[in-house]
Amino acid sequence: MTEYNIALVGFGGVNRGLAQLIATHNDSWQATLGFSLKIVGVTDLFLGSVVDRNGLDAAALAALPAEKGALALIAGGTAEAFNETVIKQSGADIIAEATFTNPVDGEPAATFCRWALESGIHVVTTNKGPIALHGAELKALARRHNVAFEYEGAVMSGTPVIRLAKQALAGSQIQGFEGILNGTSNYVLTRMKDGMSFADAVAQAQQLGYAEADPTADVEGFDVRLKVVILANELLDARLSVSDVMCSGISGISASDIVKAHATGQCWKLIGAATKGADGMVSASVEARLLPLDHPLAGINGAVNAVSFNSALLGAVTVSGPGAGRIETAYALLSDIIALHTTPRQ
Ligand SMILES: NC(=O)C1=CN([C@@H]2O[C@H](COP(=O)(O)OP(=O)(O)OC[C@H]3O[C@@H](n4cnc5c(N)ncnc54)[C@H](O)[C@@H]3O)[C@@H](O)[C@H]2O)C=CC1
Ligand SMILES: N[C@@H](CC=O)C(=O)O
Repeated sequence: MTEYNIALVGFGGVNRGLAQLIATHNDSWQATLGFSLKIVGVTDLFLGSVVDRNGLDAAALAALPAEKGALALIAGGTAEAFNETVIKQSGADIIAEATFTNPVDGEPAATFCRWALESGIHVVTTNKGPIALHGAELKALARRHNVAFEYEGAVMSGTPVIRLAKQALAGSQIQGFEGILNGTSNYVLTRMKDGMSFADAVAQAQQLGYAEADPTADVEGFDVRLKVVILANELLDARLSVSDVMCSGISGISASDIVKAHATGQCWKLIGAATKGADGMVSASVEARLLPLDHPLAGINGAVNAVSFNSALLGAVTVSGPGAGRIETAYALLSDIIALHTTPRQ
């Protein structure tokens, strides 16, 4: 039976969700997946850090108060975030990186990933910044050190999209995709259709754990832009940078725009899309679009997301499921650990 030592870097909604899953599901994972997880370290800018090579109590961690320096309440803990020590010296086999997404340069999360990979430690992450902005470098680093770098949760949370497209749709010749790729903005548009104000809907999305630390990234399309870059580079062999993707969001859409759209049999959705042309060039965009109500993406509401892959051999293949959420995204980390557990390594 395999037991992986895992250190949690960033202990907000997602990694707390993972601690909760470990507390409640470790025994069943042993029986069904062939491994269990032992939390040997946690570090968080706001909460502090703690290391225990014998294993920390996952249930106690999941129940930790969200107060500054709270990890000092745990035996051996401190109010300071010793990120490098926790990553390199906690005895972790796996780092679950879930700090803030920085859409500008991907830091410091990219550095956290580098520290782990260079130390021969697997990385699973839900953070879009390192992948969209440093993906090629980090993947090469992982290969050099013979460890996994997995990031299923970076696009559509726990809904399988990246591995599904790369593995189950391999050979189907994906030529492009379009999708609703941000839970918060779709939640806001849905609530506004029900009569809620933009500000209240954003506040609710924050409470529910969907929104980024700065929800501007959600409503202005910057979060979708990172996801479009990730999908285009993974699936269309593009080498897109963030600056290659034209981007606008939903903040300019008023309640009356939504009502008017509905009256004419349409609805507003924030769509991220990319297409590979005959010349092999990939063009990509993020923008609010008016969709007819019978469009396959028109019925996707709340924090649910969906993406439609356009493939030469199958036509459109559409996947929908949770696009955000603490437990949903923690599940993506589990799916990454399953992937690394089942991938043979020399
Ligand atoms: N919440 C969701 O539904 C989803 C989140 N993600 C991504 O997963 C990551 C985590 O999301 P959440 O847990 O919801 O965010 P969160 O904002 O609840 O937690 C992030 C935590 O990281 C900590 N942190 C920030 N900078 C740090 C640093 N330099 N060193 C140590 N700790 C640091 C913060 O103190 C905070 O506790 C983000 O990158 C987010 O974009 C991806 C898919 C869905
Ligand atoms: N803030 C994001 C979280 C997942 O990436 C969203 O709302 O989709």
